[in-house]
Amino acid sequence: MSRILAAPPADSRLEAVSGDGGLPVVGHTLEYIKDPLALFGRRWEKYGEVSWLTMAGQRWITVLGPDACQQVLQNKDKAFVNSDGWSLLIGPFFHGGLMLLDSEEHLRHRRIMQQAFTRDRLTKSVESLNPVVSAGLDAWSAADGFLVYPALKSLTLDIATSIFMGGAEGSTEAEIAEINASFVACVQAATSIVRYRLPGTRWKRGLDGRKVLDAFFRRYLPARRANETDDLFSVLCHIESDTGQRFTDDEVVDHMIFLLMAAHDTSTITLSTMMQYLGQHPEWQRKCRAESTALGTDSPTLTQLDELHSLDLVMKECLRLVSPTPVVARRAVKDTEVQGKYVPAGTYASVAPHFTHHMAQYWPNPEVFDPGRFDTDRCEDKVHRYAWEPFGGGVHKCIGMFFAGAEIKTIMHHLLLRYDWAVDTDYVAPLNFTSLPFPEDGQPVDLRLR
Ligand code: HEM
Repeated sequence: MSRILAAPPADSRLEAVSGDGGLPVVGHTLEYIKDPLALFGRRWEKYGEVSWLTMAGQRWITVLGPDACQQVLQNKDKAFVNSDGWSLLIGPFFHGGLMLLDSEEHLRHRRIMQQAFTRDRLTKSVESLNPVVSAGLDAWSAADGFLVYPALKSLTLDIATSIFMGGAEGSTEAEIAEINASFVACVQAATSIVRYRLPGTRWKRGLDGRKVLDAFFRRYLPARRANETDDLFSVLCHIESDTGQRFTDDEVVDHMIFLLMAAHDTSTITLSTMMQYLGQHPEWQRKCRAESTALGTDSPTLTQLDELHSLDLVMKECLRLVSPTPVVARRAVKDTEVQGKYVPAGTYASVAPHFTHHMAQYWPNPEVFDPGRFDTDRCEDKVHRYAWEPFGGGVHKCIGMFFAGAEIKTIMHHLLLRYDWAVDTDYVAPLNFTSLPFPEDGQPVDLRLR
């Protein structure tokens, strides 16, 4: 039954936000986990751009469509904050991460962290990436039905350990496996229905995971402080903003834990989506391979990666089809409005770029894989500034987007040179949205050495 979120002030000319809570206790959480697009599609039909529902034990407004997303992400009247929004979902596990900071504090941290993501640093990271990717792929055994998602996840974890951590010297394989499990536990705790430290719950596993990660990074901190090397951990220990500000030890640990999470599952799902669609569209696989072969190297530089035009189109299309971050969280800290609807202080907001990416108003045949839509003669992504927003927008726009592009393209370049692969044309990935999306079947591909 539809009800309003709150009555707008009498003199405001604003409309009320309509919506419905859903099931007792769980609200709409299970519908979201199963199929967020279907849930958002129903709400769009019934209520339009802004409506309210209950998820994770709270009332949220869902913000749909590029105009509404733009308004909240640009946040011109500073009514929305990240900290209170994201903290509800991931605060106990990722507190202190850049995405969970606001205002002056956020600006100060972002200015320092920006120094870790310059073009020069990225160029060096790409040089270090090539041997790690090559060694990681040596462990793959090409076969029909090869489960590419867990293999990619383990590869991106190897990359994180060496490029981000600068290696985990002295750690055993079992310890690294525990680190991986701790990340998964922290990320998955975000959509827990039970949000108390009860034995056997996802919430408790997340809290335990955070402790393991904390201890792990603190163990390596003195060595990274002592030596300036090219890995992100050491860089965070040594960088300074233009005005000479640096991160404290606690800040470095918080940022490392958040960065590894932010970089890991997002890149993995993008890669596995690309493997799927290139497997289903051999003409695009051939095009991408021809450009990779034309580079004439298995250790491309950052500048050479820029030449992989078709791969760039495929990556953009896959980020549209399966957005690694389907929603971003905010909370109103003062009474405000979104697209003429009254939003009282304290309301949580879930901004959904993933829904925009599937709107037929902006994307002709939105469910069809068609990388050419991003090419210069079509530019479908330019019809609205927020039509394509997998990296978000406003002051919190992803700081690692160019790193992500370089990592994804490096891995795909190596894959294209080593393998051919095929995926049934009627295969649909069974995506689970418990946390960030992942294919529940491990995403089988028929992988052959070339
Ligand atoms: C395909 C890969 C990626 C996607 C789709 C992605 C997506 C996003 C999105 C949507 C946001 C905005 C969140 C918000 O507004 O609340 C964000 C923020 C962020 N991302 Fe990424 N990300 C990716 C990869 C990376 C990588 C590789 C890194 C680091 C190496 C990274 C680090 C961050 C950080 C630190 C923030 C917070 C920025 C801020 O609040 O100022 N991300 N990302």
